[in-house]
Order: sequence, then C-alpha cells, then structure tokens
Amino acid sequence: MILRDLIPHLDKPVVSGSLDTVINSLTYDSRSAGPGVAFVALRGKTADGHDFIPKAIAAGAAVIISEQAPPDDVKVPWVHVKYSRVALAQAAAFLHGEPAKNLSIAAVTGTNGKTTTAFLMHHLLNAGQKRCGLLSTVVYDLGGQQVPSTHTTPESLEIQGLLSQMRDNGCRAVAMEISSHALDQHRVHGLPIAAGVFTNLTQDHLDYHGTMEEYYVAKVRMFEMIASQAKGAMVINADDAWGRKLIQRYEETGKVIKFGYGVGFDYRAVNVRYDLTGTTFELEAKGRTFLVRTPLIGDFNVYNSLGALAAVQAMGLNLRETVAHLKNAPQVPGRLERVTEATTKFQVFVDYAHTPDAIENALRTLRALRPRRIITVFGCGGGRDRSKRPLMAAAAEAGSDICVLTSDNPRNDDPQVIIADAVKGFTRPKNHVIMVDRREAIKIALENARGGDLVLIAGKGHEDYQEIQGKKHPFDDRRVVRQLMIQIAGNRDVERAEKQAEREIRDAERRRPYDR
Ligand SMILES: CC(=O)N[C@H]1[C@@H](OP(=O)(O)OP(=O)(O)OC[C@H]2O[C@@H](n3ccc(=O)[nH]c3=O)[C@H](O)[C@@H]2O)O[C@H](CO)[C@@H](O)[C@@H]1O[C@H](C)C(=O)N[C@@H](C)C(=O)N[C@H](CCC(=O)O)C(=O)O
Ligand SMILES: Nc1ncnc2c1ncn2[C@@H]1O[C@H](COP(=O)(O)OP(=O)(O)OP(=O)(O)O)[C@@H](O)[C@H]1O
Ligand SMILES: N[C@H](CCC[C@H](N)C(=O)O)C(=O)O
Ligand SMILES: [Mg+2]
Repeated sequence: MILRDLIPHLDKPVVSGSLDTVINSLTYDSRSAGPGVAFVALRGKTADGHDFIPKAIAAGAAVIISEQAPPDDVKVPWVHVKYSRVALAQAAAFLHGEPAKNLSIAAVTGTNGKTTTAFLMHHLLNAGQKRCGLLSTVVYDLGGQQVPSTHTTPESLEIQGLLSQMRDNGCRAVAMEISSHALDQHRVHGLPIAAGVFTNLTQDHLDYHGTMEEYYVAKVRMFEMIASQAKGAMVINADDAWGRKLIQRYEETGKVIKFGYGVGFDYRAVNVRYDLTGTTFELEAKGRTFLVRTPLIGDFNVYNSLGALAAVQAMGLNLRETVAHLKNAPQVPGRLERVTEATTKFQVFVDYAHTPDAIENALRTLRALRPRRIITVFGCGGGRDRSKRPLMAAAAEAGSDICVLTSDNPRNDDPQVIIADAVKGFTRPKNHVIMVDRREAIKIALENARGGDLVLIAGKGHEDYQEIQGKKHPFDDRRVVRQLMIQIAGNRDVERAEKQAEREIRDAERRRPYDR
C-alpha cells in the first residue's frame, strides 16, 4: 500500500512527506524497522517508543507514526496522531484487509474463566457449523492450524495478522479472550464484537491497574465498544457484583443478556450436580428448560457454560443443538485437569488458579467431591500484584487440609521473598509445609497422599515452563505429576519413569484432545 491509501483510515492524522511512500508492513519495535516498514511509536510501561524513532530512521524505516510532531529537519514521511496505539490498530486492520469484517467475534473478559469460556464458545461454534478460530492464553487456533500463544490477547498488529490467517483458512467466526491489559492498551480497538461475555471481577493485576475501580473501568471498555455498535450482545454474569454494575450501566441499550443462578435471569442454572466425570444442570432459558451435561466440573464451570451458551445463541446458533454439543466439550488444558485415572487411590488435579478467588472456587469444587483430605500445592507469581499473595495463601489454607507452599514463576523476584509475602496469609501454623523447589513440593504432596485424598496442583495449569530469573526452564505440572507417580509406585529408574510418563501423556491427549 502507499501512505495515501492508509491516511483515511486513521483518526485526524497530520501528515508530512510524500503520500506516495510505499508501506509493506508495520512494526512497533525499532529493532525490526527497515525499508518499506512504518514504525509506530508506542508509549510503554517501561520504555517510550518515541525514544527509538532515531533508531528506526537509521534502520531505514519508510514512515514514522507518532504522538509527537516531526522535528523540523526530518526527511522521513511522518504521521502525527493523537493516540499511536489506536493508529496501530487502525493501520494493522487496513494493511491486513479488514479481516474482522468476515468474522463473527465471540469475546470474553473478566478475571477468571476467560480461557474456559473461549474454549467452550470455540467448540460450540465449530460444532454449529461456523468454522471458528481461537485466541486464548493456551493456544491460538487459526482454523485447524495451531500456533503457540504469546499473550492472552496479543498486540493489535498481531491480532489483525492472526485474524487474516483465520479468514484465509475459511473461518467465519473467532472466539477470543480480551484481557484488561488489552483493553487498556487499545489492542482490540475497532473490532466488531457479535457477543461479549463478562465472567466476573475479583482481585488481580492491581500492580497494573492500581485499584479495583480502575480494573473495572478497563473491562467496561469492551462493553462500550458493543454499545457503540449497531448490533451485539452483552452477556453478563448477574450474580457478580461488578456484573450488576455493568448491567445497570447498559440495561437501556437492550443488548444485555443476564446469566447466573438468580431467578428471572435470561440464562439460569438450577439443580446443579457434579462428580469426577462432569456436571449436569437444568438450564432455564427462552421460556424452556433444557437438561445440560458438560464434562467440566464445578459451579464456576456452570457459569462458564451459561456464558458460552448465551453468547453463541445470540450469534445465531440453535439453543437445543448447542446444548447437545456441550456434552462433547473438550478438556481445557490445565483447567481442573484430572491427571490420575478414576480408579487411582487418590486423585490429582492440575489447575490454573492463580488468584485468591480462583483458588477458593477450585477448592470449593473439589471439596464437593467429598475427598478424605485435600492437599494443595501452590505458589505466587513474581513480577505481579504483590498484595494478592497472602490472600492466595488464606484461600488455599481455608479450603485445604494441608498446603505445600512453593514457587510458581518467580520471574525476577526472589522466591524466598514471594514465599514470605504469602506466608503472612496463613493463620494455622501447623497445616503448611514450605518447599521452594516446585518439583520437590509436588513430590511431598504425592508421597503424603493416601487413599481417598485429593491433591490440587494450582497456579500453572497448561504452562510448560517455569520462569526463573528471566529464563524459562521446561516444567509441566502434569508431566511432573505423572513422572513422580511412576517413581513413587516403585519405578525408581528416572529415565524409564519419564518415558512411561510421556506414553501416558500421549494416551491421555489422544483420549481427550482439545478442539482441533
Ligand atoms: C504490561 C504490559 O502489558 N506490557 C506490554 C507492553 O509493554 P510495555 O508497554 O512495557 O513496552 P515497553 O517495553 O515499555 O516498550 C514501549 C515500546 O517501545 C518499543 N521499543 C522498546 C525497545 C527498543 O529498543 N525499541 C522499541 O521500539 C517497544 O516495542 C514498545 O512498543 O506492550 C508490549 C507490546 O505490545 C507487550 O508485549 C507488553 O506485554 C508484556 C510482555 C506482558 O507481560 N504483558 C502481560 C502483563 C499482559 O499483557 N497480560 C495479559 C493477560 C493478563 C491476564 O488477563 O491474566 C495479556 O493479554 O496477555
Ligand atoms: N467462572 C469462573 N469463576 C471463578 N473462577 C474460575 C472460573 N472459571 C475458571 N476459574 C478458575 O480460574 C482459573 C483460570 O481459569 P481460566 O484460565 O478459564 O481463566 P482466565 O480468565 O482465562 O485466566 P487468565 O486471565 O489468567 O488467562 C481456573 O483454573 C479455575 O481455577
Ligand atoms: N495472565 C496471568 C497468568 C499468571 C500465571 C501464573 N502461573 C503466574 O505466573 O503468576 C499473568 O500474567 O499474571
Ligand atoms: Mg486466559
């Protein structure tokens, strides 16, 4: 494209230089600027892209897009805009041929349940004959082709590139998680949302947003986007206090769909029952009652199921058929994923609970399975909201018989300091063990588990690494559990135990593949 074609797609740009300048691609990182590339200067949390404009020019950048006016002596074509993150989203959409125009977008935001809800919507849309892509914390699915996920919601430039590949692969819909960071940083600017789900809001990311109110304000942006569109459904958890605030704010738009357990909600669950193999409940919606079965367990997965069902129904799928498809929902990797067989003496679950609320919910769900005791292994992430650490410990202690406090991803923090922060949340000194090394901590839990017990390994879910001092080391809770179980059962040959664990993992993945 040439600069002239791009200009009408940006908000009030002030342009200097030749409008016939050719632009082949965009970047927001000076290190990948070069001839034919337009460099967009973003203000970041740790650096300011404007400081790197001279570097981008030295590398041969074709155009600069910036929140600063050009200096007098500059020779490179320059586009001065008010918000460069918005300009990046607009330019990326144009460069990729506006892929969102060909895709129906099912979005989900909230503190917990985004990945699970996105997986469910992806599964239901695919099963309902709308070939569907997926943007999630766990994986990006471009319509059958899977690529590793870098962010829950990547930068707008990456989003538009991924959406264009989905479109080219024949997708008609996409299920995507929208994080509060993405909303705050305009990563999803301009995307038309057919249905947007709000799961809940509880403490997380206060390191970034400062207060719960600010965190909520970021989430509101997704609903502001839907409110400003001609169409679109707002699917909101009406049992959540922040959800009710959203409902009040948008009720008059006529776009709100309420879900939860409350009487009179548009999608309401009653008579919920669950066991190790799944959950059954009655759905009251559209003046009818449907018997729903899902392989996901727990009350919170009832919420995730309700949100997903309501969203895809609002997007035009038949509710009765959709309810039937929920039976075959995939295991969401690392979300209450049972690593043991139903016949094993004690059960082990791996779960991604890394907030106080998620730990509380995961433990309440597991307690309802009536185990003899619950042993919980958990840690807190480094480089993240420090104030959630003691709250996570308090939630773990309240729901467990024994806690093994260990490391999650320490990142650049000192693991001992993280543990010291968390320990402050414990009230009963005798019910916890501290073991910094996560593998050893899991071993302690497994060695101490007896018949009828249940072990929860919380925090890392699907992650296949542990980040220590900026370096990612291979570490997958599910693999580690399998290896240790084999070793504890008598096969002390570590190499053979690892091989056997790999075979078991392959078998488990064959039995319960996630949607492809
Ligand atoms: C806190 C946060 O969201 N940071 C994101 C942000 O980085 P930043 O603002 O810190 O960027 P920066 O390092 O200050 O640099 C500013 C600009 O200068 C540029 N730069 C920098 C150096 C240089 O030599 N040249 C140059 O041009 C950078 O490319 C950037 O454009 O913008 C970057 C580019 O888009 C993101 O990659 C980065 O995500 C980081 C890696 C991150 O960890 N983000 C997490 C917290 C996040 O976004 N998480 C949410 C999920 C949370 C949840 O729901 O649980 C997510 O959606 O994944
Ligand atoms: N609706 C829900 N309400 C409360 N807790 C939930 C809910 N759904 C899932 N959880 C808990 O939160 C954990 C994370 O779930 P999930 O990955 O679906 O959320 P997420 O919002 O995508 O998280 P992240 O922002 O970190 O990617 C789960 O492992 C489970 O313990
Ligand atoms: N999206 C979350 C994931 C946290 C996962 C947990 N394992 C940790 O490292 O704290 C975050 O980036 O804060
Ligand atoms: Mg997620």
